[in-house]
Amino acid sequence: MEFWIEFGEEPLVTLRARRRSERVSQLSLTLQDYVLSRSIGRGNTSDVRLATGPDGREVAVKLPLPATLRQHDAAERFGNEVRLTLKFQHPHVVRGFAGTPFGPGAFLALFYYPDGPLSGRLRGQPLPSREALRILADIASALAYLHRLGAVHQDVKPQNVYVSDGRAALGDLGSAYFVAQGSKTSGSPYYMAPEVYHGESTSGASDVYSLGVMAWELLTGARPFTGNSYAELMVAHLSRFPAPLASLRPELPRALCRLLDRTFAKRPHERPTADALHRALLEALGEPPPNHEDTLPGDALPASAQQSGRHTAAPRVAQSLPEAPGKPDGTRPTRRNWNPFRRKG
Ligand SMILES: Nc1ncnc2c1ncn2[C@@H]1O[C@H](COP(=O)(O)OP(=O)(O)OP(=O)(O)O)[C@@H](O)[C@H]1O
Repeated sequence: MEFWIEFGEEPLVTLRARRRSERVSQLSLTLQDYVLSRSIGRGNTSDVRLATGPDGREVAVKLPLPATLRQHDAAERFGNEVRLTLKFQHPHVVRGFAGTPFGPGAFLALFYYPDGPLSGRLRGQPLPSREALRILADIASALAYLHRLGAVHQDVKPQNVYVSDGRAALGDLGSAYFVAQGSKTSGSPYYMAPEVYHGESTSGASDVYSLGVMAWELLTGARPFTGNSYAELMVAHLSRFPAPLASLRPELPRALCRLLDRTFAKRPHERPTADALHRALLEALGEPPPNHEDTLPGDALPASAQQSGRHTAAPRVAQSLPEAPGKPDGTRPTRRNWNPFRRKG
């Protein structure tokens, strides 16, 4: 049996029952070239289905919830995730295969991670050092890439990190944006930098702060800032510092611990860059420094990674925009009279 769900003029989704007796939840849905099966996760804005792609490969297909399509901001966020996921090509950014950013046929086909997000593996215990450093190096590499292209992720946290064969990738680009275009400030309270709590604009340094929070969590088994309410969390992020990492993980290289401690600087320009962190993490793993030529610029996407449907073009970006100017140790230059507790407007 086969029937169509029609949206406006064009039939976009085919519903095909495998057997007449199957319940609706067991129906297989075909969306463009993807045959969808069971749900593998649900977020605030989307349902994620396991699917089989045109080449027979298993993929994760993200479908906006009906409420997402009805709310302008949520629909824009989904469209943004589709555009940017297909734009960015990096070994440690979750790979997108195809998608439609807007409308009732909106979807995003992603590389499938059978173990789900990293957050599901954290049980209040530290990860083994090497495993944690490997994950952190991969995510620092993804951030260094985004920052070189002039983009900010805005939601770095273990819920948005996926691991396969010991290698990690950063997902959920719904809040990511190009600095040249501007965007709403956003983040997740346990991982948000002080400037985000202040409602100021974010930068690569805000991602570095979130990466530092995640690093502390992976290496110690606990979050560095806790609270029973948003207000308590805000006070913690704005005024406290966690214990020096070297006191909790003395086997780690001192220089790396000091750099990770500095990700908690309240002033964004005092934090190391993602690139400096990536280099220090690779050194701690005994690996050579990064070679930035191993990543494709966003404009050189293979034909297979194309989106369809209405979308806003992201700004063209240089192949290798420089990192924000910094000192040789990876610290950004200081701005005089910068007051971390100033609120805008
Ligand atoms: N590529 C993937 N591979 C495997 N599972 C995935 C993948 N992407 C998402 N999931 C699963 O789907 C869940 C929901 O995904 P995600 O958090 O990205 O949805 P979302 O609606 O964009 O989230 P939110 O709007 O709350 O940030 C994840 O927690 C995870 O369990």
